[in-house]
Amino acid sequence: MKGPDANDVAEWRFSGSKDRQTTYANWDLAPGPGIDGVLVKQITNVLTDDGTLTEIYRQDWKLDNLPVEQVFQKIISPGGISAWHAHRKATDRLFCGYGRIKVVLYDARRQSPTVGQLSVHRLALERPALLVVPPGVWHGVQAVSDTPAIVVNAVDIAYSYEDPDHWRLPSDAAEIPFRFTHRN
Ligand SMILES: Cc1cn([C@H]2C[C@H](O)[C@@H](COP(=O)(O)OP(=O)(O)O[C@H]3O[C@H](C)C(=O)[C@H](O)[C@H]3O)O2)c(=O)[nH]c1=O
Repeated sequence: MKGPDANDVAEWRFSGSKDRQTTYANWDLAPGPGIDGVLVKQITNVLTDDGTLTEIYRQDWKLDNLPVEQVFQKIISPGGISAWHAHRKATDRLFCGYGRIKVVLYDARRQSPTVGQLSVHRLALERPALLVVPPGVWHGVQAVSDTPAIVVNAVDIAYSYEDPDHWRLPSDAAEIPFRFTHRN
């Protein structure tokens, strides 16, 4: 008969949480619990003699059937937190052109099959990707690089100066079960 196995988690005084699969063998990201309507398009850059070329958005990727009415960039200082934001009508398409960002999403849409779901995405210069965030999904962005991070947003509805489609909550809002870690 076998005695107690010290490597058996049942024998541990506490076991913590076990990692889920996060990548496949080809390093594609294994999607975690997703939010309905949120899409991630991994992009491969093209090496050139003088650097790299990276596409950001193409309609023929068929991520959505929406137009691109405006493209703007936001520069976030190292450790800076831009949270929380939501739009009633506009879809954000977020891309990190420089540095590294953590994007946290929270589904607060009452009718959504994933209401209450939280998801965390990492976008970076080293690993280009486009993140599509539908209206009604709260999003917060933190620059987690030691450099400023450039966030490019290709939106389907251009920003209205007179009547911004922009709702906000403070970054420590009780309504959203996520706390960004502040860096000094
Ligand atoms: C979007 C936009 C804004 N503005 C003005 C309005 C404000 O006076 C200032 C900053 O804009 P906003 O307050 O919208 O910036 P953030 O709060 O950093 O939010 C932006 O960056 C985060 C990460 C998001 O996810 C938002 O969708 C995006 O709007 O620029 C303009 O003049 N034109 C524009 O197109």
